[in-house]
Amino acid sequence: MAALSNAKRKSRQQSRLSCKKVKLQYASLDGLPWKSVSRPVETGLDGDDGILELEEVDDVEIVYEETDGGRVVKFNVLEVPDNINKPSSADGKAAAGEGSHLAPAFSFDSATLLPKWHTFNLHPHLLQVLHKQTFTSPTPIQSQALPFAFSGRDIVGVAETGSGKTLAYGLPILHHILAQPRPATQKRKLQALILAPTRELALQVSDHLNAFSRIVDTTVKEEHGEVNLSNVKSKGRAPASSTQDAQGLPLVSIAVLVGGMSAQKQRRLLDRGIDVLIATPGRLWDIIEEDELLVQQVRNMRFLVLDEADRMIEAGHFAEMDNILRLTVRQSKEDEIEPEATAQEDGQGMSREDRLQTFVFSATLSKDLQRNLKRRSRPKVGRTGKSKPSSTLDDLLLRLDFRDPEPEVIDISPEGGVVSTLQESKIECLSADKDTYLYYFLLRYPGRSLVFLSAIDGIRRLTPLMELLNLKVFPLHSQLEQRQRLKNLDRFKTIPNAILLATDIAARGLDIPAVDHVIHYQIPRSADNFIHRNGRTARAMRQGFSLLMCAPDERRVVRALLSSLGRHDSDIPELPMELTLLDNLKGRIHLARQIDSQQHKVKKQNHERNWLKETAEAMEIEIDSDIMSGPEDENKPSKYQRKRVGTKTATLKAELEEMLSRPLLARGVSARYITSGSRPIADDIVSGNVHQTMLGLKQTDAGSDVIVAKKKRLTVNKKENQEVGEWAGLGS
Ligand SMILES: Nc1ncnc2c1ncn2[C@@H]1O[C@H](COP(=O)(O)OP(=O)(O)OP(=O)(O)O)[C@@H](O)[C@H]1O
Repeated sequence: MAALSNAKRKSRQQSRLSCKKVKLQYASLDGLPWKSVSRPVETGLDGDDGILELEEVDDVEIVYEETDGGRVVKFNVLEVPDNINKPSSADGKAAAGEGSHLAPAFSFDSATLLPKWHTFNLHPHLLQVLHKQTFTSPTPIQSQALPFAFSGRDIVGVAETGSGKTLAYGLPILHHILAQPRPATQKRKLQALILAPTRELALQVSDHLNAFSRIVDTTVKEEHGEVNLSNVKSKGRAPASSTQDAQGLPLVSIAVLVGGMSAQKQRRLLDRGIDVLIATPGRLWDIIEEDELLVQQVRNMRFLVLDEADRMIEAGHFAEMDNILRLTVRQSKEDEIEPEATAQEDGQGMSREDRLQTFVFSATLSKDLQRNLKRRSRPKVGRTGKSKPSSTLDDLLLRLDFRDPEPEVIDISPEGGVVSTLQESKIECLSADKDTYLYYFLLRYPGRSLVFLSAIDGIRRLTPLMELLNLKVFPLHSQLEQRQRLKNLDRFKTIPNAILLATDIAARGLDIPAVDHVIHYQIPRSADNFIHRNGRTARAMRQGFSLLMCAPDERRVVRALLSSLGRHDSDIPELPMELTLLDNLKGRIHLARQIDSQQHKVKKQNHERNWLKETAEAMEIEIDSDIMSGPEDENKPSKYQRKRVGTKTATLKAELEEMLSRPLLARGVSARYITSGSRPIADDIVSGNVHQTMLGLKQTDAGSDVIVAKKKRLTVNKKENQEVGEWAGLGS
């Protein structure tokens, strides 16, 4: 969305117009030098107004010209003398891609402040951001990938979900860009293309890298007092002169191209010149088809990244991906790297510093595919770059034209795909009871929970139900508008104990801080999806919990899924439950369903009435008031019937409210006599360790409960075995 500057700015601008001369004239708004307006971080992608992005334009004069065809509007871009046009740092919201980022040198003493990053000789600016973000040491995938990336190698990286893969490829790219000496006036040239399978993931990668592209406040509080990072001796690898921008402009300009946002605006961003482009293949191909300049830039760029490479195929991007990858393939046979090509030079006589580097990252790439990706297994690409299209991941990835004779494969994914900080568990129940069990879990273990369903219908059914039960639920699926998707995601991120009901569009890559629980309400379609869904929790070495809800008819699929990961279904322990509470919860769910169905009826009736009214208005027909208010037709509800439905709904709602206000009592607990009964709760109340809604249960986390239950079971089994042994002994 575009907007002119605010009123205050306008009046200031007007007073300056007289000092300016016309530089260029445009007949449409599109050609104008629009600049992004940065939005406060706390509004996230959402913004109260639902606006995704804002742009403004300065120093433009609107003129009207009388022509034969009538009055036309034109826009004069004004040239402003230097001393007038300097924005104050307070409103220095210039666009990405605007030059002028030469500024004072700065440095960073990584040996002292970030010793674990020191060996990588990262650009001082990146070190500053790492320090600011308290990323004190690289994650294992970062430690392993960075040296290869810096020595110009192509990389296939496979590491568990949430292990920091974005920076494993992002830091080398940003370092390269920051280290280039660049005149302030030079338009930026595309250096890197990052392809991501979904819009959310693309936007997230952009957020992540953007945090590294802006100047940070260089005065950081240290344990031993304040340290001004600008004044410490440089230990970084790069020339420290080309990076600082006194006006807060991004040092690296990053643009995102995704569907659901204005293509026109995205084109304008590209025209301004960008360093890094993050895109979903569909939208990128739409734009690239009409933009020869972008084609050239993609052909000549320095880095290509496929993030969540395997998901691109699932997301139905095969054709577009194929087309885009063709642009990065060397065209002539002579250009093919022969195995004996030296390590320092490729077939085009390009040094490692200039040629395309390719990074393929995912949490799930089969071992076979990793092996095949090595140079020798790849088919030669012909002069036309065309070969018979296929539709498998292997085929697509095998078309990548790695310049490296043997790309480095780094696979540090855990056995069976289970992250060490993840505690898994399962509930076996009938499909019809899943709502009750889910409700139990959400009440028993409040936290940020991501519930995966396989179909949108299920989400549409569950959302109002959970809302009626006073839970903070938000849906996320492909049939929601992009703006709504981002809004819901943002609410999920910011509201404590929020619940996201999502399809697998949320399964990959999304880095939502502190997701406590992932719940597989329905079984994932593939083992990879299972790993990626689980990967939304237990990220960056935090603890996480996953719950698999398995109906009898799903057991076979679960077994097959786990066995493809080299696991057994008995590996996943059952969640211990206070079964006596379930009846009460069932009652609540039953009532909520009744209310929902009544509300649905009313909505449907209103919809029909409105439809009738609107159609009649459109046809300029008057409808008889009898038709609008009463029924001769028995299918149409009368005013009386509607009222009756309304009253019934209100009664049911009151009943539910009353039910929700009553505490849930675990077996043996008396709310009246807290010191008696088989489960006195007085001590827990005094110690403050009492569950808020389920009296008699302690406030614990799901992971600890599963571990305790597992230990108990082991002890019981041991005892039973002993008894059997003794019994056998007596018998013999
Ligand atoms: N060196 C580090 N130290 C601490 N936290 C880090 C470090 N590197 C990255 N992170 C944080 O870890 C989280 C996960 O990173 P990232 O999204 O890159 O993981 P990923 O491996 O791409 O996960 P997925 O496979 O699910 O996409 C992010 O919040 C990121 O900010």
